[in-house]
Amino acid sequence: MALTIPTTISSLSKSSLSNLSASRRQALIVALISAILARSVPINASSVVKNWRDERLARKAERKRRETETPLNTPALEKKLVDLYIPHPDGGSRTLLVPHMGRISKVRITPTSSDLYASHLASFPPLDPTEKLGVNKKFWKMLVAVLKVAFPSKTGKEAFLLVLHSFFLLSRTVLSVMVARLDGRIVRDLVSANAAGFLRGLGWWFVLAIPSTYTNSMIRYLERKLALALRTNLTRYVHDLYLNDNLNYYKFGLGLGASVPVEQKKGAGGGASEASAGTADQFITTDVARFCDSLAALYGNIGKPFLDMVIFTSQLAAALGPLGTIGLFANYGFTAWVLKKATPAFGKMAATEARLEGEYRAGLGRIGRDGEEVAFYNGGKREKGILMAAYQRLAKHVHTVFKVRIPYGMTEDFVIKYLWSAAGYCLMSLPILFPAAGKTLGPATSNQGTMGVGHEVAARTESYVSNRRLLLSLADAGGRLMYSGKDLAELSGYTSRVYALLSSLHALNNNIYPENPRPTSLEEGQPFYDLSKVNGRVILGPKHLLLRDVPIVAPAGGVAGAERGGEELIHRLDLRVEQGEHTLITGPNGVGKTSIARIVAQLWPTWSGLMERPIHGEGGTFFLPQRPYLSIGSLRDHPHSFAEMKSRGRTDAELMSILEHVHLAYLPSREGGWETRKEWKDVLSGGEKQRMGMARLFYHRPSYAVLDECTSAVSSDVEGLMYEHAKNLGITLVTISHRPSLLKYHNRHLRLGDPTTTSQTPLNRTPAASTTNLTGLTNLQPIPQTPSTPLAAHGWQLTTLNSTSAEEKKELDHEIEEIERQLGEVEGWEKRLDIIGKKLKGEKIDAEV
Ligand SMILES: Nc1ncnc2c1ncn2[C@@H]1O[C@H](COP(=O)(O)OP(=O)(O)OP(=O)(O)O)[C@@H](O)[C@H]1O
Repeated sequence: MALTIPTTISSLSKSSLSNLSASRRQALIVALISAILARSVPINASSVVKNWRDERLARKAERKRRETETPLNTPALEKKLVDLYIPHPDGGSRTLLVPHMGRISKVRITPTSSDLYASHLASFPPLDPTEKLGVNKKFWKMLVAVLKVAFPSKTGKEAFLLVLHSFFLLSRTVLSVMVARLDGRIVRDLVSANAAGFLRGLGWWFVLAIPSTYTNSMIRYLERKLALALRTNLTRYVHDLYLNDNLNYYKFGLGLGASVPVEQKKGAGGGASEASAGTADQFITTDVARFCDSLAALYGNIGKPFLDMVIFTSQLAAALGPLGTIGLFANYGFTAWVLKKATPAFGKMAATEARLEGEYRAGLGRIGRDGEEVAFYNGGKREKGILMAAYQRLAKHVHTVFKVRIPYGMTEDFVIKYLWSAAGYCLMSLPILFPAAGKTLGPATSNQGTMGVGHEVAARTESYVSNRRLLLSLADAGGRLMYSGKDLAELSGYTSRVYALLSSLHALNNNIYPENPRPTSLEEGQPFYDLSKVNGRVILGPKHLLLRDVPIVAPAGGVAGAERGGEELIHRLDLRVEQGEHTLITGPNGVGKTSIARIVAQLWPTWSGLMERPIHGEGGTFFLPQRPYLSIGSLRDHPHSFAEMKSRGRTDAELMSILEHVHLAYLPSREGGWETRKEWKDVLSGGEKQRMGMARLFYHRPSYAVLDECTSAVSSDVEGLMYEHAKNLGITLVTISHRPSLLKYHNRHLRLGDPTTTSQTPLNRTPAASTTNLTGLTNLQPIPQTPSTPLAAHGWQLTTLNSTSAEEKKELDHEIEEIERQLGEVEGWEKRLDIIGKKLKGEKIDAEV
């Protein structure tokens, strides 16, 4: 029969379809739908494929962009990062802009309050360097103290993470029990040839696998997240305490921090420690991180197996009967006893390893810091020797730890893997082999009389497999619990390190130092300066600078130094500087010039007497040290961060005018603009770095500036202009220098010298002594002076220079410079004279002459 194909679906439905048989009608509809689908699929599929391909290409391009552009060099980010942070109106907190995965994430930082530090002080008494390390009472005390910092609140993020972590630990234990039971059922169904039961069991097996794997991953994730949260808390706390206005970072660097307990071995070197050597980086980076990792892992390593043991034991107790349960506990007790006996002092070893790593790291840091100097002196070989020695000490220690671990590991494995398994077999066999001894063998044997032999075997197999799995899990849990003894010991080592850092910083922050007895070697009448007895008064805020009866003493750093006491450089200094009294401090090397600046800046204590000065910073006192300091950041960041600059209404035009005053106007264009970020200490020359320092001074316009040899690398013409400009800005100069040419910018002269001998500084030389040194010429001129004290008796002498002679001094100075220039040419003229003489005599003249 011929089949007429209808032209439309409606006509088909109305006419033809009704005439067709049901099977034909069905075939036709299927063919029609297939045709429609066949027509539509290619269209959709091609657009889907195209979209997919486009997305893939876009993703690839984005990935490539991220790979080539580090977060710091994308133009958009660079623009945004001009603001390193946004200050908040409260004055304390700020929002840091942190580049992260190609974006800027904002992190609000609120400074730790001083009240919190005060409330924690009692929890951090200084650590006795002879303290025995290990899991002892002291360890728990230290841990509680450190945890107060790591867990600042019971309802905070860390507590939430801990609860969540505990939930997953519990879930994993419950799932383990379920898996053990299921395991038994599957084997039972297999033994009794129950295919349906077996397949059902297998299905459940996969169902359980999903939450089990998820739980395991979550446990690992939460453990790491918890460790990071603890580390963040500790790090912020330490940063705020380390880098605060009390200059704890400087004092720690001087070696004034409390010491860490070290192994007391014969010939170990008197217990000098890293804290006393002033290296905080190992403590703050590695030790804090290890402590947090170890603590978070320990919670999982102890919490989970402990939970496992409780649950598995209770599960097994029902199956093994009372005798088996007693046996189980006897086994735990015996294992714990054996492992306690076999555990070496892991805590002490961990602390020693951290200390040795710190020493090695400090050596590497020094080379990085002083690389140029080391290279000029060709000191690489020597530094390598020092570094290798430090590394070898570390490697030898680590090797010793490895060796110690061999017998311990063997004991641990033997006890936990083999002894426990053997004990497990014995316990399981009890109710089976001696039914009279064991009251019950669980559901498998309870209805033994009513089931056939096959069923009995199947039930026993189920019981055996479940119990064996539980026992294996129990052995694993027990093993981890016992291993965690070693982890706990190691944690005690890290805890002692973190505690030492915190207690040390707390002590420095509160100026608490251990009291040292007066050394017997000190002569009668010679003052003994101990950091525990600092009696000087310091008043910050007055409009003048004053040192009254203040001894200039260099503090003795470190444990060994403290016993010697500080060194007195100047017995008692009296100096008052009012606004406009520009004072130049001179004296031989090592006499204590910079030490005066350190005491005024409060880097060193005012041991006795009175020190008064305006506050530090803008409008107050500004210090420019010998070595210029250039922070990491953009060129603009140097006087102030961009955020601070904006908030003070300062402009780039102002910065440029300041740079012109220090003859650095070329810098922004040379370095690629104000936003360029570089390691400025490597990029700028010595003189440029010092001029940058002066630029900062002009930017901040303090009322007093203590300048310590801060222009020694600047040419004297530019130096002069800068000093003049500083004075024009109304800054009173207290300058420490060896350059007599600077005298003309000052109206007072503080001369330092050895009180026992009449020292000959360039400025007090007699004319005869200075015939070959023109710098001494300054004193050849009769400058009117009013000396305050005889230099030889006091070690210092303050002279007021007659202000009316200032102009005259300048003239003389120009003359000196001119004569110095002419004298510099003398050698050349002498050579020329020699040549002319030889020529006249008809002698042969050397080519090079
Ligand atoms: N950090 C320190 N710890 C202990 N003693 C120090 C410390 N710094 C310096 N001293 C001691 O103080 C003495 C004076 O040092 P200071 O830096 O004040 O000398 P100076 O007069 O500025 O010398 P120079 O002209 O060489 O710069 C030094 O000889 C040194 O013995």
